[in-house]
Amino acid sequence: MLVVRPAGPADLHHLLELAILSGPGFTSLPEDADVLSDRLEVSAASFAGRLGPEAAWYTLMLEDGDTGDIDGVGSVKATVGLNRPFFSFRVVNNTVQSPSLNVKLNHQTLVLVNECTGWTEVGSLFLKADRRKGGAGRLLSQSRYMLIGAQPDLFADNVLAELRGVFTPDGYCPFWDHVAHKFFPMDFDDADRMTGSTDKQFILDLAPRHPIYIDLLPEPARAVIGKVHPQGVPAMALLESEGFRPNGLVDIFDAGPTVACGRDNIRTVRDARVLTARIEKEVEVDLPSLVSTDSVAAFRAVRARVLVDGDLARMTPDVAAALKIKDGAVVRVKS
Ligand SMILES: CC(C)(COP(=O)(O)OP(=O)(O)OC[C@H]1O[C@@H](n2cnc3c(N)ncnc32)[C@H](O)[C@@H]1OP(=O)(O)O)[C@@H](O)C(=O)NCCC(=O)NCCSC(=O)CCC(=O)O
Repeated sequence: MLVVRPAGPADLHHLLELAILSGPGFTSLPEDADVLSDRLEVSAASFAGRLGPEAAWYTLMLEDGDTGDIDGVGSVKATVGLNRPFFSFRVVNNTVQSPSLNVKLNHQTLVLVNECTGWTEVGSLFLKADRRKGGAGRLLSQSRYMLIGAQPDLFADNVLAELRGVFTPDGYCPFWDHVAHKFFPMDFDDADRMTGSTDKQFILDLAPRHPIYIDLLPEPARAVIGKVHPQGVPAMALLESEGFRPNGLVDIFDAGPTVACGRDNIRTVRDARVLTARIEKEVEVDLPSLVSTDSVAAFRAVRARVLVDGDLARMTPDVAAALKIKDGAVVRVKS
C-alpha cells in the first residue's frame, strides 16, 4: 500500500534522488545535499511543532509500504513572504481611450508585486515517472490538504501554488531569455538557486521598477505568460479539481502562473469527514477513499477501501497499520 508520511533527516538520500530526477527549473527541489538536508531538518521540526508558522515547512514522502521504496514528494509551507519577500509579476490591464479619435485600447502590463505575504504554499509535487497515471499523484497532492485540514489554524486563510512556466525540451525558456534575463544577467539556474537560498535582495536590486508593456515583448515571450510547463499540466489539473484558480500573478523568471484558493474552500479540506476508526477483519466497499490521521505530528495518509458508516470508518487491519492507528482513533476520510 502506498503511504504518505512526514519526511525527516533519514530521507536525504531519497530526496536527493527525487531532486535529480526532477531536473533543473524545479526551484524547490535543488540538487544540493546541504540545502535538502536543512529542509529535512525543518520538516522534522515542523511536524514536531517546534517551528512557528513563519518557518514551518512540512515535507511529505510517498512510500511504498511493501517495498520501502520512496516514489514521490510533496510539501506545504505554512507561510511565504514573512522572512523573505515573495515577488511576482501581476498582469495588470490598463484601458486608454481617446473619444475624439474614437480609439480605445487595452494594454496589459507586468508589474512587480509582493502580494502574498503570509499565505500558505503547496508545492514540490514530484512523482517518479513510472508511478504516474495510476492515482499516486492525486494521493500525494491531496494528502497535503488532509494535513491542512487536520489542524487548519497552523495554516493561512489563503493557499497558493506556483506552476512551472514553459521550457522547451532543450531547456530554452522564452520568458527568461527575452525578458527576465535582461534584468538578471546570469544563468536561469543561478537565479533560480539564489531565489531559494538567499534573502532575495538581488531581486529587489535588479527587478524592473516600472510596468513592462506586454505588447512590446517578442511574440515567443508573450505567448508563454501565465502558461504552464507541459509536464505541469497534470499538477494544474489536480489543483483545479480542488478549486484553485489563477490569481493574475506570474513568476518573474519563467512567467508560470500562480493559482490560489481559500483554505476552507479547498475541496479536500472542506469535504473530508472526521470519523472514528473501527478495525474489522473484512470490509465490503466498492471504491477506495482518501484516509488520513487527524494529527499533524503523527500524519499519515493512504487511499484504501474504508466503509463510512455513520460516524465510523470501518477499515481492515492493514489500513490501520499503514496509518499506524488503533481501533477508536480519530481519522479523516474523503470519499
Ligand atoms: C504532478 C504529478 C505528481 C501528478 O501525478 P500524475 O502524473 O500521476 O497525475 P495523473 O493522475 O496522471 O493526472 C492528474 C490529473 O491530471 C489530468 N491530466 C493529466 N494530463 C493531462 C493533460 N495533458 N490535460 C488535461 N488533464 C490532464 C489527469 O486526467 C488527472 O485527473 P483525473 O484524476 O481527474 O483523471 C506528476 O505529473 C509529476 O511528478 N510531474 C512532474 C513534476 C511536476 O511538474 N510537478 C508539478 C510542479 S508544480 C508544483 O509543485 C506546485 C503544484 C502543487 O504542488 O500542487
